[in-house]
Amino acid sequence: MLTTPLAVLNNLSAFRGERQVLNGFNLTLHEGESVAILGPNGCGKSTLLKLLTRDLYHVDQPDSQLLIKGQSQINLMQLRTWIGMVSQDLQALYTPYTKGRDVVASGLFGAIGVHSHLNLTDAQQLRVDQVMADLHLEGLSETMFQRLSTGQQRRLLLARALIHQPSTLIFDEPTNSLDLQAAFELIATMRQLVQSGTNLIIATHHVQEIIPEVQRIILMKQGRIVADGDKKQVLTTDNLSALYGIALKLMEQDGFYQVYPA
Ligand SMILES: Nc1ncnc2c1ncn2[C@@H]1O[C@H](COP(=O)(O)OP(=O)(O)OP(=O)(O)O)[C@@H](O)[C@H]1O
Repeated sequence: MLTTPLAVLNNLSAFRGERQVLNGFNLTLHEGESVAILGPNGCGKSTLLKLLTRDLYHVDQPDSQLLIKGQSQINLMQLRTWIGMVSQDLQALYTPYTKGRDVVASGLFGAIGVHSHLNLTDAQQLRVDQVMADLHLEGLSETMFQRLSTGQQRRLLLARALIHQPSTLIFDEPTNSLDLQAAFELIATMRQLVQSGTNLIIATHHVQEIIPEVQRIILMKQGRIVADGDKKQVLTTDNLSALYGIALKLMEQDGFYQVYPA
């Protein structure tokens, strides 16, 4: 039985400031698959992800189309139950004085922080408690954002995204700026999420972040997809060397990848 794709992007153009990042961009993302999008700095990974979360809009042209779950007109609250986002951009928006619990609760409103006019219902309070407990974050409820490590902040952002139990979670450079312990904890959590039925879309330039559960790899360069397909076929020494314009050697062990200079 054919299911409606998670996202269909047809002939999309997108700008960041005055710069055209995507031009005639096409991509279909399916339900039930976990995907890694790799490409050098500035190739357009975050721009693509922001289109999916509606943080950014494509240029409205007669022959362009963006469908999420088959819909072109997308209710944002509905969208958050389909797609959650964890990114450094979002992390950077929080004020130093936001308490841990409010970071998580703010996801209920699609807000940055919880303001005095935003009252949580008992059910919402319970949901915040539950998602914080699931990620072992109860102890950070009252701690201000500025007092947390980058790893703790990132886990709060993950809890914020999980508040709506989205079927797909986007991670934009998930372990950037994390120390090894925080990075490996986050990778373990990402694996558990896939194993419990959440699909991941991971954008990165670090192959170490491609967890074994990822099946599909998309390689991007200068706003275009240069390779797309099954991990074994696409994630190769030759493809990565061409992507980054440097001779590399790719090694795989226990489903994880590492690169070395060739
Ligand atoms: N607000 C902005 N104004 C102008 N240009 C921007 C803006 N945001 C991003 N860009 C530029 O758009 C291009 C694509 O950026 P994008 O963040 O999508 O790339 P990326 O592949 O995610 O890069 P990175 O791996 O460095 O995060 C880059 O050249 C970037 O400098």
